Amino acid sequence: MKVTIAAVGRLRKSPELSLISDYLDRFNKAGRSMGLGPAQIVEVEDKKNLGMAAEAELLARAIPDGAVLITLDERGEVISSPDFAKRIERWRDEARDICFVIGGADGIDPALRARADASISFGKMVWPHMLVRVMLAEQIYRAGQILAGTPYHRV
Ligand SMILES: C[S@@+](CC[C@H](N)C(=O)[O-])C[C@H]1O[C@@H](n2cnc3c(N)ncnc32)[C@H](O)[C@@H]1O
Repeated sequence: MKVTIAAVGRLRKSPELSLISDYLDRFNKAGRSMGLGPAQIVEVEDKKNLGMAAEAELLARAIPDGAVLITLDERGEVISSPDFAKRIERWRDEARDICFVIGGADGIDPALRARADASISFGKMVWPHMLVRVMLAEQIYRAGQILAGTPYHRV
Protein backbone atom coordinates (compact mmCIF):
# COMPACT_ATOMS: atom_id res chain seq x y z
CA MET A 1 0.00 0.00 0.00
CA LYS A 2 1.76 3.07 -1.23
CA VAL A 3 1.24 6.21 0.89
CA THR A 4 1.97 9.51 -0.84
CA ILE A 5 1.94 12.94 0.74
CA ALA A 6 1.62 15.51 -2.04
CA ALA A 7 2.52 18.94 -0.73
CA VAL A 8 3.18 22.44 -2.03
CA GLY A 9 6.64 23.90 -1.51
CA ARG A 10 10.14 22.57 -1.03
CA LEU A 11 11.29 21.88 2.50
CA ARG A 12 15.01 22.60 2.95
CA LYS A 13 17.18 21.06 5.63
CA SER A 14 15.33 21.96 8.83
CA PRO A 15 13.98 20.51 12.09
CA GLU A 16 10.66 19.87 10.30
CA LEU A 17 12.37 17.89 7.54
CA SER A 18 14.28 15.73 10.00
CA LEU A 19 11.08 14.99 11.99
CA ILE A 20 9.16 14.05 8.85
CA SER A 21 11.99 11.80 7.59
CA ASP A 22 12.24 10.15 11.00
CA TYR A 23 8.49 9.42 11.30
CA LEU A 24 8.17 8.16 7.74
CA ASP A 25 11.31 5.98 8.02
CA ARG A 26 9.97 4.46 11.22
CA PHE A 27 6.54 3.91 9.63
CA ASN A 28 8.14 2.29 6.58
CA LYS A 29 10.27 -0.06 8.67
CA ALA A 30 7.46 -1.09 11.02
CA GLY A 31 4.83 -1.22 8.27
CA ARG A 32 6.67 -3.51 5.87
CA SER A 33 5.52 -6.74 7.51
CA MET A 34 1.93 -5.44 7.77
CA GLY A 35 1.57 -4.37 4.15
CA LEU A 36 1.64 -0.68 5.14
CA GLY A 37 3.74 1.74 3.13
CA PRO A 38 6.10 2.72 1.77
CA ALA A 39 5.26 6.33 2.51
CA GLN A 40 6.92 9.19 0.68
CA ILE A 41 6.53 12.93 0.19
CA VAL A 42 6.15 14.39 -3.28
CA GLU A 43 6.76 18.13 -3.27
CA VAL A 44 5.40 20.37 -6.00
CA GLU A 45 6.47 23.92 -6.68
CA ASP A 46 4.54 26.62 -8.49
CA LYS A 47 7.72 28.42 -9.57
CA LYS A 48 5.88 31.11 -11.54
CA ASN A 49 3.56 31.83 -8.62
CA LEU A 50 0.47 31.30 -10.76
CA GLY A 51 -1.76 30.57 -7.77
CA MET A 52 -4.01 27.88 -6.37
CA ALA A 53 -5.32 26.52 -9.67
CA ALA A 54 -1.76 26.03 -10.99
CA GLU A 55 -0.76 24.40 -7.71
CA ALA A 56 -3.80 22.12 -7.97
CA GLU A 57 -2.68 20.97 -11.43
CA LEU A 58 0.77 20.11 -10.09
CA LEU A 59 -0.73 18.37 -7.06
CA ALA A 60 -3.14 16.39 -9.26
CA ARG A 61 -0.16 15.08 -11.28
CA ALA A 62 1.45 13.85 -8.06
CA ILE A 63 -1.59 11.73 -7.13
CA PRO A 64 -0.95 8.10 -8.13
CA ASP A 65 -3.62 6.56 -10.40
CA GLY A 66 -6.39 4.93 -8.43
CA ALA A 67 -5.19 6.23 -5.05
CA VAL A 68 -7.70 7.28 -2.40
CA LEU A 69 -7.46 11.07 -2.29
CA ILE A 70 -7.49 12.63 1.17
CA THR A 71 -7.17 16.38 1.55
CA LEU A 72 -5.84 18.02 4.71
CA ASP A 73 -8.17 20.90 5.34
CA GLU A 74 -9.23 22.89 8.38
CA ARG A 75 -12.86 22.43 7.17
CA GLY A 76 -12.50 18.66 7.05
CA GLU A 77 -13.54 15.94 9.45
CA VAL A 78 -11.93 15.78 12.88
CA ILE A 79 -11.24 12.13 13.71
CA SER A 80 -9.42 10.27 16.45
CA SER A 81 -6.07 8.57 15.89
CA PRO A 82 -7.62 5.06 16.31
CA ASP A 83 -10.29 5.97 13.69
CA PHE A 84 -7.56 7.21 11.38
CA ALA A 85 -5.73 3.91 11.88
CA LYS A 86 -8.93 1.96 11.11
CA ARG A 87 -9.38 3.84 7.83
CA ILE A 88 -5.81 3.13 6.83
CA GLU A 89 -6.34 -0.52 7.71
CA ARG A 90 -9.51 -0.65 5.58
CA TRP A 91 -7.80 0.95 2.55
CA ARG A 92 -4.90 -1.48 2.95
CA ASP A 93 -7.34 -4.42 3.09
CA GLU A 94 -9.00 -3.10 -0.09
CA ALA A 95 -5.53 -2.97 -1.70
CA ARG A 96 -5.82 0.78 -2.27
CA ASP A 97 -2.91 3.23 -2.39
CA ILE A 98 -3.60 6.47 -0.58
CA CYS A 99 -2.57 10.05 -1.25
CA PHE A 100 -2.78 12.92 1.22
CA VAL A 101 -2.78 16.43 -0.22
CA ILE A 102 -1.55 19.46 1.75
CA GLY A 103 -2.11 22.87 0.20
CA GLY A 104 0.09 25.94 0.07
CA ALA A 105 -0.38 29.35 1.71
CA ASP A 106 -3.74 29.90 -0.04
CA GLY A 107 -5.06 26.40 0.61
CA ILE A 108 -6.25 23.73 -1.84
CA ASP A 109 -8.13 24.76 -4.96
CA PRO A 110 -11.90 24.08 -4.55
CA ALA A 111 -11.97 21.89 -7.69
CA LEU A 112 -9.33 19.56 -6.21
CA ARG A 113 -11.07 19.62 -2.82
CA ALA A 114 -14.28 18.52 -4.55
CA ARG A 115 -12.50 15.44 -5.96
CA ALA A 116 -11.39 14.20 -2.54
CA ASP A 117 -12.64 10.89 -1.14
CA ALA A 118 -12.08 12.22 2.38
CA SER A 119 -10.98 15.43 4.05
CA ILE A 120 -9.25 15.45 7.40
CA SER A 121 -8.87 18.39 9.76
CA PHE A 122 -6.35 18.88 12.55
CA GLY A 123 -8.82 21.28 14.19
CA LYS A 124 -10.41 24.60 13.22
CA MET A 125 -7.17 26.54 13.63
CA VAL A 126 -5.02 27.05 10.55
CA TRP A 127 -1.54 25.54 10.81
CA PRO A 128 1.50 26.36 8.68
CA HIS A 129 1.64 23.79 5.89
CA MET A 130 5.14 22.63 6.87
CA LEU A 131 3.89 21.84 10.37
CA VAL A 132 0.90 20.01 8.91
CA ARG A 133 3.40 17.75 7.10
CA VAL A 134 5.07 16.94 10.43
CA MET A 135 1.74 16.32 12.17
CA LEU A 136 0.51 14.10 9.36
CA ALA A 137 3.76 12.09 9.27
CA GLU A 138 3.43 11.52 13.03
CA GLN A 139 -0.21 10.42 12.69
CA ILE A 140 0.72 7.99 9.90
CA TYR A 141 3.46 6.54 12.10
CA ARG A 142 1.04 6.45 15.07
CA ALA A 143 -1.56 4.64 12.94
CA GLY A 144 1.06 2.00 12.07
CA GLN A 145 1.87 1.56 15.75
CA ILE A 146 -1.83 1.27 16.66
CA LEU A 147 -2.31 -1.40 13.98
CA ALA A 148 0.82 -3.21 15.20
CA GLY A 149 -0.58 -3.21 18.75
CA THR A 150 2.49 -1.55 20.30
CA PRO A 151 2.20 0.69 23.40
CA TYR A 152 3.18 3.87 21.44
CA HIS A 153 -0.45 5.09 21.40
CA ARG A 154 -1.28 4.64 25.02
CA VAL A 155 -5.00 5.46 25.33
C1 LIG B 1 -1.69 27.86 5.55
S1 LIG B 1 -2.82 26.61 5.23
C2 LIG B 1 -3.94 27.37 4.10
C3 LIG B 1 -5.16 27.89 4.76
C4 LIG B 1 -6.17 28.44 3.82
N1 LIG B 1 -6.85 29.53 4.46
C5 LIG B 1 -7.24 27.43 3.39
O1 LIG B 1 -8.32 27.91 3.02
O2 LIG B 1 -7.02 26.22 3.38
C6 LIG B 1 -1.92 25.51 4.17
C7 LIG B 1 -2.41 24.10 4.17
O3 LIG B 1 -2.15 23.49 5.42
C8 LIG B 1 -3.14 22.51 5.69
N2 LIG B 1 -3.80 22.88 6.96
C9 LIG B 1 -3.68 24.03 7.66
N3 LIG B 1 -4.42 23.99 8.78
C10 LIG B 1 -5.01 22.78 8.81
C11 LIG B 1 -5.89 22.12 9.72
N4 LIG B 1 -6.35 22.71 10.80
N5 LIG B 1 -6.27 20.86 9.43
C12 LIG B 1 -5.83 20.24 8.32
N6 LIG B 1 -5.00 20.80 7.42
C13 LIG B 1 -4.60 22.05 7.66
C14 LIG B 1 -4.11 22.49 4.52
O4 LIG B 1 -3.76 21.47 3.61
C15 LIG B 1 -3.88 23.87 3.91
O5 LIG B 1 -4.18 23.86 2.53
